[in-house]
Amino acid sequence: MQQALIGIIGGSGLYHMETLQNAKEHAMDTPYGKPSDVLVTGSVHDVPVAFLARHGRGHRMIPSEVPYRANIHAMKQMGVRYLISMSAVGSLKEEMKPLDMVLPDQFIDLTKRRDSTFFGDGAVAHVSMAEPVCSSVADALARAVEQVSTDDHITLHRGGTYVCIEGPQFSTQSESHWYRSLGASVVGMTNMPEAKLAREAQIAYATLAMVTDFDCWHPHEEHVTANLAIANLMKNAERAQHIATAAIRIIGKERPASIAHNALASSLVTQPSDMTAETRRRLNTIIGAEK
Ligand SMILES: CSC[C@H]1O[C@H](OP(=O)(O)O)[C@H](O)[C@@H]1O
Ligand SMILES: Nc1ncnc2[nH]cnc12
Repeated sequence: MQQALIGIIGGSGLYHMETLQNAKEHAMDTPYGKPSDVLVTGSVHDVPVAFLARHGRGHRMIPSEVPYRANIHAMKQMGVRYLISMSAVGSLKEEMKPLDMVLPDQFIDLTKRRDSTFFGDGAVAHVSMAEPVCSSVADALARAVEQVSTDDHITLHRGGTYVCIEGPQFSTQSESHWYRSLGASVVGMTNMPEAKLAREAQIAYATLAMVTDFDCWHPHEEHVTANLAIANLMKNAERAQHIATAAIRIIGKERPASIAHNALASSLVTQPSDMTAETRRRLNTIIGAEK
């Protein structure tokens, strides 16, 4: 049974969803271990939603420790078809200022030690990541920002490239200048492999990125520290809740089609009949191999 249509992954500073009605906690397990924390299901504007704190409530996991596969698998088990990620990011562009919001449409993955696929062990798939973000979910977020912005002006930047680093250390100045030379817009530590795994699970994914700092490239601005990033994020936390709530209403009503929903149709190389029974069992939630 579908328990949630929309998933929300709350990043730094976003450990609860305040507008969730009839909230119920689920301690879940997956073939890839346990998610970062309980999934909290409930409804927002009568739309079934599942919320997960990416770093766990209390922020206990560094980005490399976040169990990305278990998190996406748990969302898939809940029936989630649309996933909104909320993330703190450093700005790599003069015009993207702290407290601004960005809807990235591309990623550069510089992570080094994370499990980034559900496949392997006798099952091969190569999903396309050419367009890693679902434009319909990003569009719903943009409209939600517009609605919330009527009382409280928010500067939103549509499109941009999010560079994902391994962390947990912030970047060196040379690295920060290098990301800028690549044309990237923002830097963070968590959206990869999350976006890749969401695509493999055929879940439409988009990120609302909240700028907290100028990383360390800017000649006149303070270099990022965790305290600076969290202080700026807390200023945006309430807005983020309102935006997520408005986006849920839009997506719940429109239920847009997404290229993500059919991502495996042209990507699965190994036929389920050529997989071992154990691999089929492990992948069942992702590919429906036992149907
Ligand atoms: C506390 S600032 C650094 C931290 O914040 C971002 O996480 P998230 O995307 O979950 O908001 C960044 O990637 C780092 O993990
Ligand atoms: N400058 C930065 N680098 C990486 N992750 C971040 N999250 C917030 N600011 C960041």
